[in-house]
Amino acid sequence: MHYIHCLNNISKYGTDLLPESYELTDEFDKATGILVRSAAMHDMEFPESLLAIGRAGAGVNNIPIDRCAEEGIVVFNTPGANANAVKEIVLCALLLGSRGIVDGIEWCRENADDENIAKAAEKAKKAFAGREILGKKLGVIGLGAIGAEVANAAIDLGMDVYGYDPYVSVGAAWRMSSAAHHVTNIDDIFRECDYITIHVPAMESTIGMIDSHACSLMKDGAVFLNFSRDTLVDNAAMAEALESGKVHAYITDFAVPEVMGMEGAIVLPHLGASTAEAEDNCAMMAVRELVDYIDNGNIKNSVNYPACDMGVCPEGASRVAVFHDNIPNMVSQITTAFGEGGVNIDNLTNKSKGDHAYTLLDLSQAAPDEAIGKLRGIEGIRRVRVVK
Ligand SMILES: NC(=O)c1ccc[n+]([C@@H]2O[C@H](COP(=O)([O-])OP(=O)(O)OC[C@H]3O[C@@H](n4cnc5c(N)ncnc54)[C@H](O)[C@@H]3O)[C@@H](O)[C@H]2O)c1
Ligand SMILES: O=C(O)[C@H](O)COP(=O)(O)O
Repeated sequence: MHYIHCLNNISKYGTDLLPESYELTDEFDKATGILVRSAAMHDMEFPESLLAIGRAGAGVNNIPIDRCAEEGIVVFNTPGANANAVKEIVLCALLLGSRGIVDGIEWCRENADDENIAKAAEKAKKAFAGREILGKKLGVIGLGAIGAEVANAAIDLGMDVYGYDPYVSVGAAWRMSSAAHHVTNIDDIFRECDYITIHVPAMESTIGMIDSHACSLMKDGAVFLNFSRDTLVDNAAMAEALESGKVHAYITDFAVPEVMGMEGAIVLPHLGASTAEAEDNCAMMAVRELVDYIDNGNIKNSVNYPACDMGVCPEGASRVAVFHDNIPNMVSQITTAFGEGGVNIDNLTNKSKGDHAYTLLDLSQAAPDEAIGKLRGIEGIRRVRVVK
């Protein structure tokens, strides 16, 4: 039996896909797999039983992915599964940043008891007038699953779109409309665009990238949208830019104390991926990834180990997964351990991602304990798992 522990609310559409040999458990310490959304995992110690973590969503900054790699724990996310939900809310945010919608709604609420509200509204509305997005310049920083969809939708709405992403994947580039302008210097996005939206992961190289320098380059009255992570924006710099009028509106999906009092900030409670459809999609993808890994050792959409697919392990054979450092002489030591035990290797895949590597082997017979013990003693091998 494999035990799956959910650290957050995970859609039943996902957990219903767990095969009969799986059980949901409340006990963290006996988990084979963990399903998580935004729960903070950096301070957690993981039980030895834990093989994999499935992040039902995109961002993995809540998970210690390097420590997991060192412990041979595969971390998956669900690329693109919530991209449409975020695209839709970003379109909404573009309009919230353009028209006095939030203040207008507030005015109506405040005047709800006024019997003459209809007449008063006609007088009041000029305070909430705005501008249209048609023909305006939108800068998209990060052209992955979400950024590419936002860019395409904004083009469809008549915006002039500028995209910046030095590491854009071939797949995302293919999905982008050819009407988007390719920008190679991020400062050009800050200088030229009326609206800027950021869609990059929070990591060492991106945290604080919207700083006072970036704000100083922005056009007067720019609108900045952050549906990625709060830490990408230097709050003090943004507060100053809002106060001076440099930035007209800061629309953020992250309700942290520093933005709550900011004049000109529109704050949402992390709603980007919170649609039923996105939650179902993410949960289903995360469960499928987890089950294929636990049952077959196959890896798809991992953020800390390479992709590897050897299909279902053939009848009569056995399958062994070896997690090791990406250094010379590992594959030969692994094959020698089996060869010396008189075990034939039917199939082998070796893949690497950064400092970490993964070797998956199909053997003609059950893996002998002696060979497995030998492997566990080799320097640079992090984990050996007899899958079947
Ligand atoms: N508000 C929400 O509910 C919500 C929902 C989903 C995702 N997110 C956030 O949005 C982020 C992006 O999601 P995604 O699905 O598009 O991820 P993705 O991995 O498909 O795309 C991220 C893109 O950022 C690019 N990138 C990385 N560093 C960059 C840099 N310095 N400058 C420009 N581009 C850079 C990458 O090349 C990649 O194309 C997630 O990491 C997550 O933090 C938030
Ligand atoms: O990175 C993501 O996918 C989003 O921020 C969604 O987070 P959530 O699953 O906690 O809503």
